[in-house]
Amino acid sequence: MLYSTTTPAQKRQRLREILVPGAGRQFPGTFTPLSAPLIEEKGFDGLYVSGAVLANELGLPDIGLTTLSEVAQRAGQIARLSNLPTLVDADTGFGEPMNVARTVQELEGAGLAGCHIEDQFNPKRCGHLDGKSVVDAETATKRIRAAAQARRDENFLLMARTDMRGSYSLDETIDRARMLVAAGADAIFPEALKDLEEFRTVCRALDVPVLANMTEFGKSELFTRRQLAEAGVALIIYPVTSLRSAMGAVERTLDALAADGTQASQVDQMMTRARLYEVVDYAGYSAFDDEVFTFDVP
Ligand SMILES: C[C@](O)(C(=O)O)[C@H](CC(=O)O)C(=O)O
Ligand SMILES: [Mg+2]
Repeated sequence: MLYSTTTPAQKRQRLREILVPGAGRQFPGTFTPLSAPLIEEKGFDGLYVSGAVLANELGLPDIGLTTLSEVAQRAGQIARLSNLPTLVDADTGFGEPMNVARTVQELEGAGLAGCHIEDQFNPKRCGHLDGKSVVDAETATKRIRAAAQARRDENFLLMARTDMRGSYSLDETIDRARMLVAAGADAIFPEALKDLEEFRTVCRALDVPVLANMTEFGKSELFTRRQLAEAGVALIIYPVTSLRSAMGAVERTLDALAADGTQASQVDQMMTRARLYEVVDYAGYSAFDDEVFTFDVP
């Protein structure tokens, strides 16, 4: 009932324990708080809050338009609904190193288990698009150093994302990743690697956990959990998967409603009222106060 029974500190501890090279832990993108309990029930390892989804859900492109307050609030609403650890996309950290420091403290305060901060220029763009540019090594490492210094819970996971591979060689990408680790990053998100062999090389070259981004319609092929785990990947995100699935379903239903004058043909694809009530735990509330829910669900 209500929110999770696990504290943010316990979730951070858990994230530290499970983030082992080669573990291939799966963190589906949690596009709405309602999907958090569903992901937990399906047995996944953690939740991911995508910057692209947060922006797109507001009808905005993913180019750094969302604010720290919006991201911290939404990510916090998601994190508190689950006992699983939640990793959030903090884009470029929302400003200069001083802002990055505040970002980390706000996200800690919102109950997140960790965040990633990237080395793109602001305005940033999706890591799987062409034409990205990255800041120089000094600027990138300053962001991470500021984040590491600001952190109050040493278990809050500070992940550095590098977008170097978009325009540079794999070796240069690895060099950048090493600098970010030296600056205090606990884990590395190498964005838009070209193939499985590149994941293997990066995982071998670094002695911190590595994340793989399995976003659809991107530059990386959609590898299986097993393939990525064998390559040495610790954590896999599916950032926009549930939003894309949901919006695909919404569009199909709207088309049917417009064409047929009724949504009847789509009802068997919908989550039923009973299942929805299960996800929001009506039973738990009714056990807490049996005066409140006295009706039968059709
Ligand atoms: C991971 C990512 O940063 C996100 O915001 O979810 C995006 C995902 C996407 O646009 O598909 C990314 O830059 O890869
Ligand atoms: Mg993003």
